Amino acid sequence: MIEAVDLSKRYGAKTAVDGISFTVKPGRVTGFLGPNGAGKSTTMRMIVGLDNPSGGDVRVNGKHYAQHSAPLREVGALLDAKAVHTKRSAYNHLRAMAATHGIPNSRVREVIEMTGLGPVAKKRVGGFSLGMGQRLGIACALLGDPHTVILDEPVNGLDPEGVQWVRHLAKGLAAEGRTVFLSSHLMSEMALTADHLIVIGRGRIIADAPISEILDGHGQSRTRVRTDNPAELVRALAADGVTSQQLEPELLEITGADSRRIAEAALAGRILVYELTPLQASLEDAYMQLTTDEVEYHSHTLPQSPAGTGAEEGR
Ligand SMILES: Nc1ncnc2c1ncn2[C@@H]1O[C@H](COP(=O)(O)OP(=O)(O)OP(=O)(O)O)[C@@H](O)[C@H]1O
Repeated sequence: MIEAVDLSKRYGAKTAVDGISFTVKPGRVTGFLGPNGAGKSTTMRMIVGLDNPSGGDVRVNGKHYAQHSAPLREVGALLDAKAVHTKRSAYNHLRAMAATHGIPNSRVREVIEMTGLGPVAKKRVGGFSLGMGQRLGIACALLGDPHTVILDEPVNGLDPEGVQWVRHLAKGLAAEGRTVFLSSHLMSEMALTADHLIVIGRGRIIADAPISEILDGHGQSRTRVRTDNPAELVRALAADGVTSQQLEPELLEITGADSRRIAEAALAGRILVYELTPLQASLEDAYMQLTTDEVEYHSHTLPQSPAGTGAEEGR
């Protein structure tokens, strides 16, 4: 269990985390989402004592991280996979960590197997790919068989098999009753992995709810409609908040009206409809809606350069 109360972090004039309170409960996967610079890594660093809060408090399993006599056995964290840049092999790195907590070599071998590091365990960590580094970071997090696991962007750099493995791992750990707290920018993956979400923007909590509630509350309902008269149906539905997109000559995607309302409009206008499929809002849609005002670093589409005027210039 992780409990944060009025937790803040300021770096000079910059408030990275602005008085947030939340609880990450055991037995479920809690996803931690937010735009770039929202304060996720800072929050995670404070949980494991790598940064001191400027205000408020955060405890893991009832104590501050530093108060645990064997922290690796309480909390396992993957925060910055790149932090492990060493001339040691993965095996020796894990053995050195294990030695600080009296963890036997059998557990080192176990986590190497679990994370698929077997074939490279004796190789120098400095030469690892991003994905192998992530796997080693996860192995370090699991070494002490901790009750609470914190993973910052664990699927970053992993191949599809690795992404699926992290998903099963996170769900498996939660099913064993552990507390699992993970961040990711991959919305589709988060939708498959997390049971509960905490969303932050500009250092403040914007949502803290079960994933199903976030999807229901923030994604607009969309419906796929096949009709032989799309123009007439769109006219019949014309109203505030209803928008439509024609995907094929007889296929529309309608946003802002549910199937019943569309069927009623079609019946009243004697318009033939031969498919009405409600589409679930994606987590990405819901997330974008939640965070539109909280994005600090906006992307901009580059202006189109006129054809043949040297789009390659300046490279
Ligand atoms: N050591 C530091 N010194 C100064 N500012 C910092 C420091 N660490 C983080 N910040 C700032 O605090 C804010 C929050 O950063 P943080 O890394 O926690 O965000 P994040 O949500 O993890 O972002 P991302 O998704 O990009 O990893 C950012 O504006 C960042 O620039």
